[in-house]
Amino acid sequence: MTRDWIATARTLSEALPYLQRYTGAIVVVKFGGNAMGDDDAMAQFARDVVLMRQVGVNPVVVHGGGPMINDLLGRLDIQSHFVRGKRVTDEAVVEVVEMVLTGRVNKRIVQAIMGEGGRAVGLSGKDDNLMVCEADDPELGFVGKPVEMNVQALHDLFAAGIIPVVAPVGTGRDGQDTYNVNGDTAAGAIAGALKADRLLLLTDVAGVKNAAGDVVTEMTPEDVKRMTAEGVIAGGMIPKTETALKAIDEGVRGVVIIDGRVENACLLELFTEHGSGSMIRPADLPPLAE
Ligand SMILES: Nc1ncnc2c1ncn2[C@@H]1O[C@H](COP(=O)(O)OP(=O)(O)O)[C@@H](O)[C@H]1O
Ligand SMILES: CC(=O)N[C@@H](CCC(=O)OP(=O)(O)O)C(=O)O
Repeated sequence: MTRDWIATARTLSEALPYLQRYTGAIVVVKFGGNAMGDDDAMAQFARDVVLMRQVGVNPVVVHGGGPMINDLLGRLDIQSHFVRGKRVTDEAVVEVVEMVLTGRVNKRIVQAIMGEGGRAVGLSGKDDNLMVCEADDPELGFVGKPVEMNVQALHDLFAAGIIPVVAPVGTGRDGQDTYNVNGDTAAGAIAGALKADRLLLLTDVAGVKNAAGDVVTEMTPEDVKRMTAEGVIAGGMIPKTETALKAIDEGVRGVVIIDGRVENACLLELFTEHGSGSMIRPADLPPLAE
């Protein structure tokens, strides 16, 4: 018991400078469908986000839900396939995508955060025109590319102490079309528009690995470009690092690719000296907004 208490006190005193450093910071967290797993994984994630809020961070959750979309499409016997990591989305598919993401998945996360003692409000890119899109590529149908972001509603929620939970569904400029946006892309666009202090992309590997298979803990955008040209960054990691580079161009201070399967992944990244995963940030930028 005593030993546990000493360990806790030591952990807290070590974490304190980091807790203070992040007061008022904006941290966007992308929570992918694969990371959601069972109710325990969901509750664990919700606890991390609630704790961030309690210590004065402004977290925004942007979620995915690819496996849940696959499940309902399968039950409705609607076919879909992916081209370059994005789901080809016709009218029937976009209807299901919106139902699953803004409905079941979004509300499950909101409920989990409420269940852990936080306050959460769910919204999609349609609410208050948060994410206005154009078609990304004619070949992909209703897949959206964010072209205009309106993040005032997120600032209003921060001021009220509420955690926004955003489904990656966009609106068209005409106020009619519905767009399916890749979750990483949506998280990057929201982080960019907020000029967030951190964008955390949770995935299923320990971070970005070099040619020897070791996780690279600190990288500049130039390192990412070089590793991509060399073919060391490949497959599913490419959309993540592309999102990271774009977000940094738009003013995000640091993007971290971390292992969402690790307990307290987000807290370890923000509140420990070494963080976790791979941090991508410009060499010349102060780590946090003053
Ligand atoms: N250099 C690299 N470092 C780490 N993972 C890499 C790298 N290059 C390719 N990958 C692959 O990218 C995958 C992560 O992308 P993906 O599976 O699409 O993630 P998620 O489902 O979390 O969105 C890893 O599981 C790994 O197979
Ligand atoms: C255009 C596109 O591909 N959209 C994704 C949106 C969900 C998503 O990104 O989910 P994960 O983060 O769980 O993969 C899709 O339809 O699956």
